Amino acid sequence: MTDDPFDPFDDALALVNGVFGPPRAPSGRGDRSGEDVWRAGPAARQDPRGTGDPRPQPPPGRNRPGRPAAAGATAPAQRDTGPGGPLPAKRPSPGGRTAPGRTGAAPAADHRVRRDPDWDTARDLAHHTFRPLLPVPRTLDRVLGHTLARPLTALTDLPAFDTSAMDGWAVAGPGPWRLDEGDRVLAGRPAARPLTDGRAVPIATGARIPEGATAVLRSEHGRPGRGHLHGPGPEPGTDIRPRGQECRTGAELLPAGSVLTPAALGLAAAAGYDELTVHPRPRAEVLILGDELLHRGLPHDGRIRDALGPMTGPWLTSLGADVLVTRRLGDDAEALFEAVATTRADLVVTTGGTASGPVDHVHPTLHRLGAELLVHGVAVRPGHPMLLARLPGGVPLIGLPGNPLAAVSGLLTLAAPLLRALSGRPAPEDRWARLTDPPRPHPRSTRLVPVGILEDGTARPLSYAGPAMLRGIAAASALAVVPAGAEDAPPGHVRILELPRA
Ligand SMILES: Nc1nc2c(c(=O)[nH]1)N[C@H]1C(S)=C(S)[C@@H](COP(=O)(O)OP(=O)(O)OC[C@H]3O[C@@H](n4cnc5c(N)ncnc54)[C@H](O)[C@@H]3O)O[C@H]1N2
Ligand code: MOO
Repeated sequence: MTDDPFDPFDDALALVNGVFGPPRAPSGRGDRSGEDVWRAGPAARQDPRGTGDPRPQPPPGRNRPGRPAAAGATAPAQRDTGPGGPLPAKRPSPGGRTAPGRTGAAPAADHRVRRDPDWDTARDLAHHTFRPLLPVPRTLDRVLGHTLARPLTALTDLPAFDTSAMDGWAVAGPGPWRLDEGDRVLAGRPAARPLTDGRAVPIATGARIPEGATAVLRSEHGRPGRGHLHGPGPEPGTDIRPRGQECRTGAELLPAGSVLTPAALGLAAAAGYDELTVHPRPRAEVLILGDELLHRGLPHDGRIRDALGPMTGPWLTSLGADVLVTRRLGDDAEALFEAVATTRADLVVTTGGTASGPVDHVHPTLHRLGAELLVHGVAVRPGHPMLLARLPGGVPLIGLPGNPLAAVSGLLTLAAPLLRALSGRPAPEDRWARLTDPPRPHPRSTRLVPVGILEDGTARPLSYAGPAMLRGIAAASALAVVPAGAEDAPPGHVRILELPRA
């Protein structure tokens, strides 16, 4: 990594759109849709209705979560909260087990913990081990940033009828035309009387073309007077948007897995939808660990400012999560245990405490909870001690290392693919760039290096990229993925991970 503070490339930073290859699936910022799915507290783990299903039953008035569905599947959808009252009170279970959630882990063929898998394997595990959150139907005003669980197919032809593209006159045949001034056709009105050859009628943009009309003459091209309209005869079809020009009923407009952007909401409305079936944005809880952390003012007496609290939530938001809360727990093992055991999030993210120091409580807490450790360290620098676990009940937990750039590495290595999985989105496509100045590869680990993207599309490694630093990444537009390898084979073209923007 270029830790050299005199690195001449440090300030030469430019971003060019499109340097990362073909455009990505659209991304959107999320709304806060609130608590939409009932989650049981651990105390509700019995089978009060005698259904034989050990999963908790919802209180009266709430619909019960179904089983997790495979990506794109059309499992029975959950309803949003009805008038069912507040969520069950949050309390730790005697056994410290987390409640089953609206997410679930796919039946893993291999339950062994992966110790230090290579970087691609770790990302793959994060994407493939967990299933999407259950699809829910939601009205259009509540789905921004959520993911389509089913393809968006047109419920109507678009346009639904032949439409005037301009203000002017609908004309039938060549001019001049007899003008029926009284019969003007406005948008949103029922069909006008049919036009016979040689006649014209005033028409507005968006209005239905009368039967018999052959073209629209724009208002600036026609001269009306004495009951007649004069002007150049437009080619047949001019300024008419024919029915079905954009799509026919049943055409697929967006595939399942698309993130609902503002434009997608508009398209869905135009295509006739009142509500959509979506994988909701996963709800995340962030737990910041470390007694040394200050939350205001200057560092003093060996204490430092918490850099991960302000960063992790927004980063998760930009990766597609709804962050319920960021909690600062110090190095209190009991507080960590209780927070994890009682979480109501779909994903728990901790920062710090992943290593084996005297107050590194993440691993012991997972052990005490009976969590399944899926990834224990990743062969990546920085970020090596990151971890991924499945809590009892199926909720995933990501442990980010405390060194700030190492935490960023964990966000992009584990949280990004995992959030895509929970949202029913495919793994991200690879993007590539050429490095101006290839950093030395690590012999056994992938290196993630903050880079600026120059105008010609090349990527330039930035300074101040040590594991404990944020200066480089804050100025970067991407992280370059430098594969492990021998020093005599410096990477030229490398994969690039785009960083979220504000
Ligand atoms: N004996 C070993 N020690 C360490 C190893 C190792 O392999 N063997 N790995 C090192 C690496 S690599 C990393 S990364 C860190 C990870 O440690 P933890 O996840 O346990 O994190 P902490 O010990 O709590 O903190 C590490 C470092 O980061 C600072 N920190 C923590 N949280 C924040 C925050 N919210 N904002 C700013 N800075 C934070 C903390 O003060 C420490 O300086 O372990 C190495 N050790
Ligand atoms: O891998 Mo640690 O994450 O370098 O500081």
